[in-house]
Amino acid sequence: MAIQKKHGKGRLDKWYKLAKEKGYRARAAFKLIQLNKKYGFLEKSKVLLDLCAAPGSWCQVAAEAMPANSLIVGVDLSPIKPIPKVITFQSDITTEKCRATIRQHLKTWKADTVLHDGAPNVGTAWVQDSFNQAELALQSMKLATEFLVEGGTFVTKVFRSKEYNKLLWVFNQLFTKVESTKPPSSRNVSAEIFVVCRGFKAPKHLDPRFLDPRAVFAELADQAPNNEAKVFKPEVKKRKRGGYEEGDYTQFKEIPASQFIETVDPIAILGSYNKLSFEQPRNGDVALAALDKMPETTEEIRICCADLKVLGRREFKLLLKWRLKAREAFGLPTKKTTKPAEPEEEVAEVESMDEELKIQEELQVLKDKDSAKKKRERRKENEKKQKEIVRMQLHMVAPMDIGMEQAGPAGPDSMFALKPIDKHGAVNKIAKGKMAILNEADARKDRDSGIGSSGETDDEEDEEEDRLERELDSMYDQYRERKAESDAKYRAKKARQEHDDEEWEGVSADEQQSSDDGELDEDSSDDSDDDDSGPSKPLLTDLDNQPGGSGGLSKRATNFFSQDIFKDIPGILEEPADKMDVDKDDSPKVTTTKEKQKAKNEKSKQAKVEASLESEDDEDGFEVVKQQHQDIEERWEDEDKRRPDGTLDIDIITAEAMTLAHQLATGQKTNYDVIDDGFNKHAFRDRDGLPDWFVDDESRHDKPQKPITKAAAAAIKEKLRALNARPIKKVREAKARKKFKAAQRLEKLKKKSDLLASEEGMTEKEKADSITKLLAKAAKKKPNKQPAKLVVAKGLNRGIKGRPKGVKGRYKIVDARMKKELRAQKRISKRK
Ligand SMILES: C[S@@+](CC[C@H](N)C(=O)[O-])C[C@H]1O[C@@H](n2cnc3c(N)ncnc32)[C@H](O)[C@@H]1O
Repeated sequence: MAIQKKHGKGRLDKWYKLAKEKGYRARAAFKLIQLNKKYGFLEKSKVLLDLCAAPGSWCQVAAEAMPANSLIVGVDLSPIKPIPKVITFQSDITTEKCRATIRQHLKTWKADTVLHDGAPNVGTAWVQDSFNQAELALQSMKLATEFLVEGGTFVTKVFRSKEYNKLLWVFNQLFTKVESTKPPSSRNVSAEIFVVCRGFKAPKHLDPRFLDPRAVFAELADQAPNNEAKVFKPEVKKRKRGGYEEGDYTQFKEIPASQFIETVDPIAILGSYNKLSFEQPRNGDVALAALDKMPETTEEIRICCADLKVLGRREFKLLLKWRLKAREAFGLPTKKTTKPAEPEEEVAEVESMDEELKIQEELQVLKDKDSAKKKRERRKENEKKQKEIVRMQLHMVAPMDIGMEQAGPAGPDSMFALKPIDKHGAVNKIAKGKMAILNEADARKDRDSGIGSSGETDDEEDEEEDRLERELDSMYDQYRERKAESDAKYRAKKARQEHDDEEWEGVSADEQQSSDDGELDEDSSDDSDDDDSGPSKPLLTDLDNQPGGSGGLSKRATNFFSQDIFKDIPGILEEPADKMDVDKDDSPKVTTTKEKQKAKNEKSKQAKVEASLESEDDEDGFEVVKQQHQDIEERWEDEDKRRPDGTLDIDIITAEAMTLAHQLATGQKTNYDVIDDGFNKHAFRDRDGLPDWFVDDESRHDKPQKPITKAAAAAIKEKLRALNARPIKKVREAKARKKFKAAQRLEKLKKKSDLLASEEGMTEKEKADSITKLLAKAAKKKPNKQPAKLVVAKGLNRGIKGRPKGVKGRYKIVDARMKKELRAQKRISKRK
């Protein structure tokens, strides 16, 4: 096994290297740089005191950042090599001598900033180390209180330990702003943290206890243990981080069960002991023997007594009851035996807790019941809703059927009295099954007019459901956004889907809808003048496009042809009448959804045509209808093949498409077959009003599985392989750049050689030579740069300036450690 050298806490980190590079004496320099970046105290300081400054990197940083001619004084136990613009001396900061020397150097000035990065000789026990550190920090603060100017800044290092909070408390008394921070250059493994105290209050009189480590770090008396909590809420376990209690170093505590019976504070025993023992002591215990023989001391009680730490609330109650019975038997005072006027303290205490517990339990039970009931109701509602959606999808119910069972009699005041709704223009939407797109305003209007509300609770439920649905939708949107951000494939898929959707919607649904909308809106506007007294138009007339007038024509067309000018023209109204008969005969046959949809399409197109007829005022209107009809269909087909930008969509990327293309090309299938295939059980599934997440989920499965041929699959595979074999975009770009630059160079060469060729003062040979030279120079490859040679700055090379002897080419002077470390790094990376 390879022996691994230990490098102190990963000394080779980037801060170490950066410090080397920048010429700082220690990586600690970056801690001060980062602290100053955050709080900006150095630039504002003219006098600075650095306590524990060796080797002096903080002084270096201060000298760089502070204004020119600032006074910087650094002190440390260890000697500090001279630093330009910095006064340094060697001393122990806890001594009076150090204080006097600082005073000498500062003269009458006060420091704007006092820094302390001291670390006592660490390496002893952690508790000792952290305490020494805290003590040193307090000592440095003592010096700071003496030398700091009012409003000045004190920066100190502390370890996160028990003393940390106490120190912080003291700092808070003396400074207006105290913040703890850990700069990024401080190692995570280190417990050090830096406290930046700003706005020194400079109190005139300072209580010496603030600066006395014994007073500041004095331990507070421990709080009495909360045994009641342990017994009545044993589930809530509190971790004991302080270790053993003073003078008590045993983990397991046992007490005779008789003492539990006799005590006036049973809770204390249950909370602090591990076992109630029935074992007889050497000199014998009569009470214990009696207790052992008591019938109340059941097997369960004995088991409970064996390990008190594992008991729950029920078991503790059991033990308390058992204690009361035993006390009764022993003739000791209990609640029953004592007079109510002067109750025994301990009994009353237990009883009161019991009662409280009982109440709490009852309350909890009630709460649980209530929330369980609510949950059940909510689940039922959701299930019901889910079922209705499924039934709708299976076309077992029309959207209008939902909630029919609550409708009651369909009288004028019933929930489904549609005339008032019609007035609000909502009938069209409802009839089309577009409840989900009824906007808030419509809904509010309906509510205001009392329509559609079957009582307050229904409204509330609806609102709750709407809210849940909205939340679900927004959560789903967020999920999609997140997925789109992180997953390029998903983005591509989504874009494809949207593209597909647009095409589909644009051709069928929208067209149909717009035609429907147009017609229905017009009708509703016609109706808006209708009075309740007048003959009201039946609700679903519009949707079914039933002839409103004579002759099987729509109401508008009939109205149009019934004008006076058409009076004398025979056959106009009679002819459509026949047609209507045909329609009427046909309509009952329309039974399946597919056929219904077809019929609907036909009707909407017919409606459009009729509208155009009206404007054209043509006698041979029905011929024109046919023409238009065909036009629409042709356009429909054309649009289907095109992308939104107008380009033909002919890229075949799936095996299904390839199979279809092959079948079309070989005549196995015709255009009509393809159109026919489009009419499948999934094509006209109503997705309106369904939440996006549901539709998305369904869309993975609600399409017919088309067979593919082996040849088509192979062709697509080949296509993909060719696509994957192409170099990635960056490589292609780099190659293209190279090519472009070569072309540019060639162009330049051409120009130069042309110039040379047209030079008059040169002979032909000279011209030819110069051109050959030019070409040779252009063809010459640039030599690769040799890496710099590392030269260790020791021995002969120590302190030399300029090129070391015997070194050719590029070189770099490094210290021995850096070279060794680089080698070690290489070795380690090779081993990996
Ligand atoms: C982490 S180093 C300080 C690094 C310094 N800030 C720098 O940037 O170079 C901690 C220093 O605290 C010094 N120190 C510890 N106890 C001290 C004391 N009582 N008086 C003075 N210096 C002390 C140590 O000698 C050590 O050099």
